[in-house]
Amino acid sequence: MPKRGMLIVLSGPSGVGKGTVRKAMFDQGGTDFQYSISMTTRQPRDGEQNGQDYFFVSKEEFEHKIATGGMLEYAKYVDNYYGTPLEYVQDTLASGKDVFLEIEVNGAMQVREKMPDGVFIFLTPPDLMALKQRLIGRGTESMAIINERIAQAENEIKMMRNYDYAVVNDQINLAVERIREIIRAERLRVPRVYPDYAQMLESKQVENVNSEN
Ligand SMILES: Nc1nc2c(ncn2[C@@H]2O[C@H](COP(=O)(O)OP(=O)(O)O)[C@@H](O)[C@H]2O)c(=O)[nH]1
Ligand SMILES: Nc1ncnc2c1ncn2[C@@H]1O[C@H](COP(=O)(O)OP(=O)(O)O)[C@@H](O)[C@H]1O
Repeated sequence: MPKRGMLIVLSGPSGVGKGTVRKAMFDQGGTDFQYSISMTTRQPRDGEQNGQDYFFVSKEEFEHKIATGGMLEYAKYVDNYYGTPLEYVQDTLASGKDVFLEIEVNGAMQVREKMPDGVFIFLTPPDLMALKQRLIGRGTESMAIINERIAQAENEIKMMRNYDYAVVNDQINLAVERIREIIRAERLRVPRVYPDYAQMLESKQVENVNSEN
């Protein structure tokens, strides 16, 4: 039986650049992991193709899929459903290949519940930590606007705690490279599912642990 693939989840606040970074990474190539195409009820935009950018379906089809347990996760975002079909993820992981999801934060937390051994990457806007100090120190914005920004930043920072890694999206290519580094490192990790590493050493199974898929 092949070693089970790894699930990689890229998420982060709305507008941080998840879609842009994911597209850049797959366009560049060298991505030896499979992108899970999401299902959505939103209308295709110009140039988008069914089965390539998304599976575009009706609200009824989407709700049927939820009701029959066909979704790993789903969320409503600006009046439309977005979700990850379960079967593709399951089959691909079982075949030993790694799977990459790019989803919004509510969906990512559902995946964390169901597949806690996934690798959860949070994409952040640059200078998130400095935002609060800067806004207060500068004192040019109205208090209402400062409060709004701080509340938003605080919520974003709180969300970050639920992830394994934070990647700053300052420049698209740098963000892509950081994500690649995380994936490379995670592939060398001692698997958490093996209870007795010492015994594996004795029985010479360790060399299989980091073997390629
Ligand atoms: N939960 C969840 N979110 C998704 C999925 N696919 C895409 N999204 C997110 O849905 C949001 C809207 O995506 P989209 O309509 O393509 O617009 P854009 O990325 O804002 O240009 C983005 O934050 C995506 O990351 C999915 O399968 N599940
Ligand atoms: N590193 C970056 N530098 C500048 N602009 C960016 C960067 N990453 C993304 N963007 C821009 O930010 C906007 C939101 O990106 P998008 O990928 O749609 O975000 P998300 O999928 O997280 O909602 C887009 O206009 C995109 O071109």
